[in-house]
Amino acid sequence: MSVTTPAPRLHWIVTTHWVIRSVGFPIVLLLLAIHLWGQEPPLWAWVLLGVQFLLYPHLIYLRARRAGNPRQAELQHLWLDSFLFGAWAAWLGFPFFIAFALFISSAVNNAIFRGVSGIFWAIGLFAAGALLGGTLGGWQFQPQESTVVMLIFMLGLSVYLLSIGVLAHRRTLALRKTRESLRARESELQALNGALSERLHEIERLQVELREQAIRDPLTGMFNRRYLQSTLEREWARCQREKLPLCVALLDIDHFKQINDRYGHGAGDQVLIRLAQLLNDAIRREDLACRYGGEEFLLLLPGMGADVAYERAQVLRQAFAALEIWVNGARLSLSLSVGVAVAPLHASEPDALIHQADLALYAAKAQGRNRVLLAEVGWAGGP
Ligand SMILES: Nc1nc2c(ncn2[C@@H]2O[C@H](COP(=O)(O)OP(=O)(O)OP(=O)(O)O)[C@@H](O)[C@H]2O)c(=O)[nH]1
Repeated sequence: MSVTTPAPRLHWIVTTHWVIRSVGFPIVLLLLAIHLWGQEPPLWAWVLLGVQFLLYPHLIYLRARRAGNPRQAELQHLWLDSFLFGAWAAWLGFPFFIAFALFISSAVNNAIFRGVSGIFWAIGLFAAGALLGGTLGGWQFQPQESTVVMLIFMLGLSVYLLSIGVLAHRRTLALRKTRESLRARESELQALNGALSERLHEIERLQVELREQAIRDPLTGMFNRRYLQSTLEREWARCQREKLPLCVALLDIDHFKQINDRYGHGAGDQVLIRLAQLLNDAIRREDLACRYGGEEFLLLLPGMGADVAYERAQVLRQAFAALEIWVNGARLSLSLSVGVAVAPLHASEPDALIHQADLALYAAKAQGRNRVLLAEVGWAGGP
């Protein structure tokens, strides 16, 4: 597959100069012909004049079109203009107005392109061209020209300079338009940027929300079992490092199924929510309360010894029993059982600690519920 490189964009100045030269040069030729009429110049001079003022504009236009850098090529053409105009001015014997018009038009073009340095280039090249023209054609000085030629040259020069003024004005308008549309695009981009960063914030917020949802129980808003797992490992390592006890209390609502069956699932949910509130209010900043299963909750209590944990669990049990939850005019009778285990007394690894608390909970249920039981050293799975 062949890859075609796009043709370089033709600079507007190339086309503009082509139009100006195509129109202006034949007029200059006509004026020179009037000027030379009667002086009987040699045939080769007419041929050269024809090439310069009729063919040359199109030849250099074609060259600029084909150039890798049309703008650069056009700059060289402006230099060539100055040089050739200098040569013609010298060959003609420096007729005052013609020479002046040839020089100033090429100097203006160079100035537009390159500023002050363009003017100096035009002077230098015009002088070099004049040197060549004078050397080849013989030095002569005939500044006089007919009034008609002078007037027509003045007119032509005025038209030329005025059209440059109009062109400059059009370019200014075009530039202003471009600037305005750029500004409009800029504010469009700014608005887009604003909308984009708003969306980004929204995505970030959703990400945070999703992360929260992944670690929270939707009903009670408590942390879930997944979150417990990572926290337990971390707290276990910390307590071991700092030689602190780590306590786990497993709480299970007694006969919760009956509440659901008797008063409906909504009532059961309400009980779960109230217990969650109770636990959240009771724990310290360093503790973790989470929903461990259906009606089962877990407290992770770093740095808390077995006795204190037992007392805390008793207080919670009583507080839960004292909760006033009314359904259809009847107050629910509530109680819960709690199993408590402490590391390193009851377990030598995180999972075993929960298992020991679970065994204690099971024993509390077996002994009639509504009580707190501490794990016993020597239970299966213990250290
Ligand atoms: N309302 C409600 N009920 C739930 C939820 N999750 C689990 N349960 C119910 O909790 C009940 C647990 O019943 P069981 O495991 O038999 O325990 P229990 O009735 O509390 O009996 P003991 O634990 O032995 O005292 C089941 O009926 C579950 O359907 C929940 O999110 N909302």
